Amino acid sequence: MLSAALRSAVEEIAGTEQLLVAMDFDGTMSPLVPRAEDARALPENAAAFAALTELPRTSTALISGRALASLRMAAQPPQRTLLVGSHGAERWFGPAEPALELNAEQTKLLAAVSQIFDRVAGQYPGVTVEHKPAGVVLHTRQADERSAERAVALAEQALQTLPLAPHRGKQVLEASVLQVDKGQGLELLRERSSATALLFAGDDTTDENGFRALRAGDVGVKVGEGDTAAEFRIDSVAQTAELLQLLLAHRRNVLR
Ligand SMILES: O=P(O)(O)OC[C@H]1O[C@H](O[C@H]2O[C@H](CO)[C@@H](O)[C@H](O)[C@H]2O)[C@H](O)[C@@H](O)[C@@H]1O
Repeated sequence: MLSAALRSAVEEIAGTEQLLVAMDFDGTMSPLVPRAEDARALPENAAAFAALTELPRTSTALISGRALASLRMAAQPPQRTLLVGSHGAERWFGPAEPALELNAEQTKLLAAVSQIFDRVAGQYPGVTVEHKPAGVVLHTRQADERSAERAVALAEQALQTLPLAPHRGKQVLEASVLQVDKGQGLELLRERSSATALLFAGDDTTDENGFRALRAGDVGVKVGEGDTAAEFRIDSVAQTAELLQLLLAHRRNVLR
């Protein structure tokens, strides 16, 4: 059950002139699973999100750490949904959107990080690497606890020689060659959709930049446990459906 305060905030934001519903994917729309390629939104989350996409004066967006191609594959979003991938480094706002391009220095740095992560993953069973256009992710969800800790520590140590700031997420260590975050991604989405208010939900440490970028009248919802700058919280990915369905019902009422 959503808290009374969140229900009331959802009712209020549903009345805004131009609404943006921006959702994180993994851990928010989709349960976390061992292999990133197997993640899918819960059907009830996807259905409520798709129904919001069809409404007038309403935009939907997915804002994810995933590469755009991987986000599209896993989320299979409605055609009109705006997409921000790689934590803000990649975006798709329409067919004219240029693809991300790295300069020579960034390309070299990406190759160096990839080499380090591949080498580390090769030493620990269950540790895998996800390569993205502007970053690399060391996944430890399928490794035992000791191997996971060692692999992350080894990779962090090796990365010290490189000019980047890796961060830990949910059983991942991630390094990007571009300094972008979900706060910047949300600002782009706000501008692009001409939103007068936005609802953003996310579960991971990188979503905190998004919560910090929210303004008066926006609604930020943290999914699950952990410190957060979000004003509201829901327990789990299953409750995301309750949140989106409530927003959908109020928005439909307002638009009648
Ligand atoms: O911003 P998000 O959409 O939440 O993306 C964050 C990372 O999500 C993916 O990793 C997470 O989900 C995987 C599948 O459930 C899980 O195996 C992993 O342990 C999680 O950390 C994705 O693979 C990363 O690239 C994203 O940065």
